Amino acid sequence: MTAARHNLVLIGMPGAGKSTLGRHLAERLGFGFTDTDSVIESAAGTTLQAIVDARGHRALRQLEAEQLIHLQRRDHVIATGGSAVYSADAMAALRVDGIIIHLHADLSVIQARVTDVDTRGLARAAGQTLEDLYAEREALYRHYAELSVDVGPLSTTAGARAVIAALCEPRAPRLASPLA
Ligand SMILES: Nc1ncnc2c1ncn2[C@@H]1O[C@H](COP(=O)(O)OP(=O)(O)O)[C@@H](O)[C@H]1O
Ligand SMILES: O=C(O)C1=C[C@@H](OP(=O)(O)O)[C@@H](O)[C@H](O)C1
Ligand SMILES: [Mg+2]
Repeated sequence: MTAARHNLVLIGMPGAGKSTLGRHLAERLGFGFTDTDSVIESAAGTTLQAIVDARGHRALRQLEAEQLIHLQRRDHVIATGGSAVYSADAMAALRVDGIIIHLHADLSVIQARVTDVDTRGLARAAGQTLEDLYAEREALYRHYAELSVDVGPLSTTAGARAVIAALCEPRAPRLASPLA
């Protein structure tokens, strides 16, 4: 049997709500909160967009993977960036003490929310649209997800509640801390 884990790791498309819902979920559970985009920016001393502009999207993905592999947290909600799933090593490291939860939202929801595609620091090849990224990544999110929650139609509060409900399902992976 898999040991109970201490972190909740959110994956999903940009705009799914990993950062917003994640912060809310952490407050509800009395957990710490880590947004790995901030970890990368602190380590690099610059913004994600500046990294992409100066060194390209593959360099950002590489920096992201290095930070995720070495991330040490306990009793945290960890909001990853949408590109975290390009690194199998990073996903394996996050899973050692974290339950991987996919926040799903339909493409139309993502498109409505993500209006800053050119400045957000997306790790995308030149010309790739949100639709292209969605098509490329959905299978990766599904591959790594231990739980997938459709939060697209939900408010942040309702989305956090839906994640907790999914964790309470009998077949869900076990979290070390009580969810009450
Ligand atoms: N449940 C929600 N309902 C409406 N807007 C949301 C919701 N969750 C996030 N947003 C908005 O969508 C945008 C992207 O959210 P964010 O949390 O940064 O997503 P991610 O970290 O997954 O990229 C933000 O402007 C945020 O305010
Ligand atoms: O999907 C992406 O390519 C990225 C999404 C961003 O995070 P959010 O998913 O929090 O927007 C950030 O990690 C980085 O700019 C790359
Ligand atoms: Mg985010």
